[in-house]
Amino acid sequence: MTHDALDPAGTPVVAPSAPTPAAPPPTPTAAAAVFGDHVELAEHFVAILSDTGISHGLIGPRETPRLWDRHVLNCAVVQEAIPRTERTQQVIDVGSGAGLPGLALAIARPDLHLHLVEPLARRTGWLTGTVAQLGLTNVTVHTARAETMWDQLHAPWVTARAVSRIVQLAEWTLPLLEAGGSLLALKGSRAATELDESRTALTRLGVVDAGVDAYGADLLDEPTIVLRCTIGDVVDRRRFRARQPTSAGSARRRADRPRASRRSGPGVGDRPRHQP
Ligand SMILES: C[S@@+](CC[C@H](N)C(=O)[O-])C[C@H]1O[C@@H](n2cnc3c(N)ncnc32)[C@H](O)[C@@H]1O
Repeated sequence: MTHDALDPAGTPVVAPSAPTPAAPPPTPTAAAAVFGDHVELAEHFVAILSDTGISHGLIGPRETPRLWDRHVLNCAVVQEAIPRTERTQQVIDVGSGAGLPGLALAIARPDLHLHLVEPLARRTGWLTGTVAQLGLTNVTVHTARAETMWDQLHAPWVTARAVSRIVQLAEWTLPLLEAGGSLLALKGSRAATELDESRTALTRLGVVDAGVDAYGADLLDEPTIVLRCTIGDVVDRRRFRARQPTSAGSARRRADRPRASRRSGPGVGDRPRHQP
């Protein structure tokens, strides 16, 4: 605690202090099975999460004992959804926050390249520092909202945890997918119900196959539930663009921009394969 000043009565005023980081939790046996040769790097990540992850407010202080099972392992087991190939595959993790699932996947799978897309600069500052501390060379951090990256970033896989409900998430992220690519949304036990309620809207957005899969059932007390949305060869990006300015937030952002920098209609660099 810090005493920054005295109040009018001369009593020291106690400044609100950041939550005190706790010691990292012990490494569970499942960590070796999930991270293989990279388990020490995963331990380093958990140590950073329990230290600056908490003091910077990216993780709640009460999460420390559950950093492995509820967060890092829960995210890393989703690697099973992404088959290994001879070439480096790009993965876009939207709304990475404290690097979940993005950094957990980057540590478990050096054969992938993770793009962490997170709009809050305070969070991407922390992510950039964490990537450097871990010495990861397969991660790029982008300070941006997903829907502003449609012309810049494309990948066969998009991941997201705790960012939004599936239809909104699909509206933000499906234009980031290459033809035939999949959005992997880490969800809780209501995933199947959410999918049932959203099927029609998802089909309208270009999803040709969707399902709910469980990962890590043999390793974790609770498997990770993933709602997967796979797109076809063609996604009509004009349909997504038509939706963009309708939200109050993006309309406000457009209004805030100088007139000369506003863009109307489809942007430069649209990728033809997403057009009909
Ligand atoms: C509840 S946090 C989840 C963070 C992390 N994925 C996790 O599971 O711990 C949601 C994150 O999504 C980010 N976010 C919200 N809307 C977004 C958008 N349109 N594009 C990218 N990120 C977004 C927020 O800034 C926030 O960091």
